[in-house]
Amino acid sequence: MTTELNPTASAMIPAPATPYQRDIARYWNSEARPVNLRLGDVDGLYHHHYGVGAVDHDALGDPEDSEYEKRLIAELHRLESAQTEVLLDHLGPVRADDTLVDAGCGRGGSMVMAHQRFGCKVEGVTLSSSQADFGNGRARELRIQDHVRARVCNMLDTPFESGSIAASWNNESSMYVDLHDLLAEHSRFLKVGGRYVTITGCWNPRYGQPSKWVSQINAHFECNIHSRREYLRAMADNRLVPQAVIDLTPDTLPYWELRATSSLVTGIEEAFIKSYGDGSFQYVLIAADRV
Ligand SMILES: C[S@@+](CC[C@H](N)C(=O)[O-])C[C@H]1O[C@@H](n2cnc3c(N)ncnc32)[C@H](O)[C@@H]1O
Ligand SMILES: CC(C)=CCC/C(C)=C/COP(=O)(O)OP(=O)(O)O
Ligand SMILES: [Mg+2]
Repeated sequence: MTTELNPTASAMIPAPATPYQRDIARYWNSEARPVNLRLGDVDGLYHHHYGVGAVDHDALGDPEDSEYEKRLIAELHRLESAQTEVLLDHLGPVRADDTLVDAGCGRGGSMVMAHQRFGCKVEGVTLSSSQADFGNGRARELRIQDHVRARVCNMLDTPFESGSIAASWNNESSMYVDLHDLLAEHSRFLKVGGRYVTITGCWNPRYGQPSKWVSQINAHFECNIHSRREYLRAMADNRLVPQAVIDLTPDTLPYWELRATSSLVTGIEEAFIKSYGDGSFQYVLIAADRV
């Protein structure tokens, strides 16, 4: 018999801490873009992040073929799941009796993958009750609700005990919060020796200031993209020592170029392709140890 961690996870919804957080909760509560739902329908892993890796042109086959669009969707989804695999590769050794935290967990695709890889518990927080319900529904369908739970909770103020968490991450969710506040909270609940990983888009200090494309991405998603320097400073200020800083920009471009040819375009593809191309924006993974 399995014991669900909390069957009414989103039944008692805390008030958003700020009007901005209320906007973000509303945004994700009403989000239902086909580019996310149709990709998730491929195998039941629902992501709200982008993809990495080379496109498998053999798998795509002939664009004139009637099944081509279906294969294109499967290929975009494969690249998005590959992105999660890269994040999980950087969590370090995780034991089945560890608990991990997914900060800004979306519909929970990364949480399911983490549990399937490590056998551990995964606690997710999101501002959106629809996302938490969706993620908990998927966990129940997969009969892993005793290990995977999403809650409506501000990632800057979580219920996790200090020093209790083996590893935690932000997968494309750190552009909604102040980085010093965010990394102070991860630093608080991580064990000494624990691992923090983020995959994020950040503006490049070498460009000078956020480019017009970066401003367009901010406006599109109502977020506030940080610079690469801000991540490293906020880590240094919060006992998080970077072990790897990987520029994933060349690895994510094939995803964007393929997505731009699909029927599921949302209009933001050009901003990503242009900003990655002119060097004003970078897709990075940073893994840091809590010391
Ligand atoms: C782009 S989605 C990423 C979802 C997920 N990490 C993934 O890879 O599929 C951004 C997520 O950040 C969450 N978020 C933004 N601000 C938050 C906050 N202050 N506390 C908790 N979650 C937050 C949103 O609710 C949403 O789930
Ligand atoms: C790298 C950056 C700047 C990310 C911003 C956060 C974000 C909205 C990620 C993707 O979500 P999604 O999967 O819901 O977006 P889309 O609908 O475009 O696929
Ligand atoms: Mg998406």
